[in-house]
Amino acid sequence: MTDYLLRISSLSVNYGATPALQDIDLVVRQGEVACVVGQNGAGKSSLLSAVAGALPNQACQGQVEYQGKSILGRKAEDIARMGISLVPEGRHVFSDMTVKENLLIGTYMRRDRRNVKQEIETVLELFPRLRERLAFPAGLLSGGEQQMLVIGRSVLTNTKFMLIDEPSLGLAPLVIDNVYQALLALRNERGLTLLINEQSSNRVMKYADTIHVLRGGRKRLTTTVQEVGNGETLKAAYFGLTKTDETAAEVM
Ligand SMILES: Nc1ncnc2c1ncn2[C@@H]1O[C@H](COP(=O)(O)OP(=O)(O)OP(=O)(O)O)[C@@H](O)[C@H]1O
Repeated sequence: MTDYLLRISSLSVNYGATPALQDIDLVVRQGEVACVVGQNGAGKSSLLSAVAGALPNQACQGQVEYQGKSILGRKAEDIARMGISLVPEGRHVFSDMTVKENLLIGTYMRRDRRNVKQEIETVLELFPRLRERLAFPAGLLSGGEQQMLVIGRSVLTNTKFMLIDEPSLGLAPLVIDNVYQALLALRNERGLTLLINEQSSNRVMKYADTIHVLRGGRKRLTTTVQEVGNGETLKAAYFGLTKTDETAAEVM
């Protein structure tokens, strides 16, 4: 019995002739905050999409196991029912619907209808800004508030494992800290496991337990916050600059 919640082995993603990910091995442990960092086009979104079942089957090769069960090739809705939720990049709110209606959408798949009211209350405690704006059209929220809304909606699906694509994108540093504090509270208080994509490796060093670096569709490094030190090895893997990164030469 392992404590791995997710195990990815030899995963490759190809969009027709375009390779996006090659031969990725990666594990995520129950209850950890794991971050995937990399520059534009490194393959971060493709990784989350493959796990969530959001890519065509023919694009993906390899294995993805969640709680010991093979999930690669399953339908996105089946994967969602297993407790995996994807918060895609770009904060997809329903602009003309109110904040409350947006939150309710997150609850539709739940079987435990009795807990919905309490669960919405939990989300509003986590994000007090949303409580103040419950009757507002979601399209009028700030970027940070919209990010809180999509995370809150995802919590309401009864997720156990949240995949979040670039939650910091376009947000001010203080707002980013608020969002991450809420994510850490979700991990600490509800035992959620988080796999988060970010472009900035500096930021994730503050919050992540484990950091995976992608570059050019390949995983270049896995490190922990204890091992990362001054971040030089991480930067080298991210940019592909030193001899210690054995595959750097392939992509430079
Ligand atoms: N639907 C698609 N069709 C063709 N190529 C794609 C598609 N989606 C992504 N790609 C390509 O796959 C590679 C990886 O893209 P991906 O979006 O996974 O990277 P990323 O690290 O998330 O980048 P970003 O930070 O810019 O979102 C890139 O070269 C991209 O152009």
